[in-house]
Amino acid sequence: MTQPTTTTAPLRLGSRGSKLARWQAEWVAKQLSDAGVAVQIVEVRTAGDVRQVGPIETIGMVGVFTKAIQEALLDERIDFAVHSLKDLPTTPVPGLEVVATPPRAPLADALIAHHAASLAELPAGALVGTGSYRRRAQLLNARPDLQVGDLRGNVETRLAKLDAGDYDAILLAEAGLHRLGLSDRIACRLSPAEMLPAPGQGALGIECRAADTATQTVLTPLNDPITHLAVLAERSALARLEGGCLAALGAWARLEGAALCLTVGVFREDGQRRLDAQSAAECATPAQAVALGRAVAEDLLAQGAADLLRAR
Ligand SMILES: NCc1[nH]cc(CCC(=O)O)c1CC(=O)O
Repeated sequence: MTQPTTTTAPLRLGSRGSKLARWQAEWVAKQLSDAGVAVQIVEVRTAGDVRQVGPIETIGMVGVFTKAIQEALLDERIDFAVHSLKDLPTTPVPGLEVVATPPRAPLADALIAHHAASLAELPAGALVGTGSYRRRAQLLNARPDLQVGDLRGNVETRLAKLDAGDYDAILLAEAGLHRLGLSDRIACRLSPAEMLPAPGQGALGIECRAADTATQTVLTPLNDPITHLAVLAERSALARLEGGCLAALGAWARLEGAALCLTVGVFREDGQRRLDAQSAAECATPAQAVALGRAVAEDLLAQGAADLLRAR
């Protein structure tokens, strides 16, 4: 490894203060320091961290976890940021760019419950905690008898509320539980057929200023091309459906042979209606992955998806 000849200041990596955000920032910092790049982690507070009570829509906008970080980037208080891609709105921010998506973690949702090893084992009328419209709608679609209660806060807070007996079960992303060393809390992983994950779930997005080519050069080796194509397809479908991070919409892209296969589901929040579409195409370029996402979204719009996404 050749050392830089001049002493350069460490790159400032902006992170939220939650344990999961810090884990993700530290993981990226480690990849870079292993490559000889010095990184300093700077904590940035976001609206989503300050307001942890009440339904998420009362905070009033998409991007509650990411906006303050993007402002810090634009103000040059930090040089780059690591986002959970599923929390990052699809609307491009002028002056910023997602320059790398590292290899994706498992993207399933997981059931955490004390007395059930599957969704089917939950007793009739059981109370499941989640703040996500996507999870609520799919739960009620499969099990209209369940009750769904709002549940917010970081991963540890949500587990503590389950343990306190506030809910019979909760749903969390497997990726976050793995990262926090909490995989042993998982009662069962839900298959995509049971619960389509959020677009970008399990993936990280590394963002920096579009004009900062020096930092981009350092960050782009962290990109995993397959992850990149998959999340582009998922996020392109989300963008076309104008879902934002609050939409009752799931998306799952994966490589099947040489083809990228994308499944997208749109749900009415009460779970009473559900539309699905799927398509596969050989995607060698980002533009092809974006086109695949768009095509699946167009299929859903032709089936009437706009009515479901509006009927909240
Ligand atoms: N919205 C919160 C959030 N953002 C990212 C993750 C987990 C990691 C991931 O899905 O990439 C979580 C927690 C959860 O949904 O359980």
